[in-house]
Amino acid sequence: MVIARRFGATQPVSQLWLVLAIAMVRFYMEKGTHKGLYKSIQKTLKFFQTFALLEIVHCLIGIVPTSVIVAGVQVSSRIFMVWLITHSIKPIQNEESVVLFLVAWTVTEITRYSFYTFSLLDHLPYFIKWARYNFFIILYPVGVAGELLTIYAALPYVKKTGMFSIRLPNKYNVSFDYYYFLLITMASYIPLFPQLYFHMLRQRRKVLHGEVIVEKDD
Ligand SMILES: CCCCCCCCCCCCC/C=C/C(=O)SCCNC(=O)CCNC(=O)[C@H](O)C(C)(C)COP(=O)(O)OP(=O)(O)OC[C@H]1O[C@@H](n2cnc3c(N)ncnc32)[C@H](O)[C@@H]1OP(=O)(O)O
Repeated sequence: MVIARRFGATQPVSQLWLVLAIAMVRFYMEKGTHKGLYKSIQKTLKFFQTFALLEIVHCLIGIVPTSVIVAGVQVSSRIFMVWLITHSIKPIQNEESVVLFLVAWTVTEITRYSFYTFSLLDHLPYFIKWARYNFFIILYPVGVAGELLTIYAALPYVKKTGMFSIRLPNKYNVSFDYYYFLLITMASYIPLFPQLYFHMLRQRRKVLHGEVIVEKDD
């Protein structure tokens, strides 16, 4: 029953990300530039990445045994990048850094969901298993670099426009500065990213080398 539910949750997602990969390759082959790429794929990307919130739900209700914290940090940072950065700040949509994280996310998700699908079918090709637990070594830093450079590129615009900020005085006596929020978010990668990366290195040792690893409770 759980396997059937997991399969239902998994099967469409690998294909969705493949659609995005094909759209990106086609765009680049036709236009020969990354400029306009984000605009051309944004609807699809927003849909897929928002859909990924279900991953947290699946962890919460126990369909998959993934750590809620690991999945939560991973998915929320991407939702944040999609909606509160790239969607909201149009002048940065053509930055090269956007392509960096788009490529890293897309390759990762095609590999990850292929891994889940073939595992559930009980016919997992070794290459997919190998790719799931090796690609991240490069793709994680590439994705994080893309995300951080994109937020960095957004800072001047956010400071100039005061977007999403609440200034005093107001009737609720509350203030919020999105510019400083972004600086804090960038700083939060320093403690959080190594935890995700080392988690994946432990998973790699467990799955590829059969090491028994005792994880702390979430
Ligand atoms: C408000 C603002 C917030 C901002 C916060 C800022 C801080 C952010 C800090 C860092 C941000 C990082 C951003 C990175 C972005 C990128 O992605 S860059 C691109 C590279 N990325 C990767 O390579 C990601 C690699 N990481 C992971 O894959 C994840 O850590 C993980 C998926 C979340 C967890 O992996 P893991 O612990 O190995 O668990 P699972 O793969 O989920 O496996 C556990 C078991 O569950 C089965 N399973 C899981 N899901 C499914 C499914 N959908 N269908 C079927 N089966 C599934 C899986 O097979 C495993 O089963 P068993 O083998 O039986 O255990």
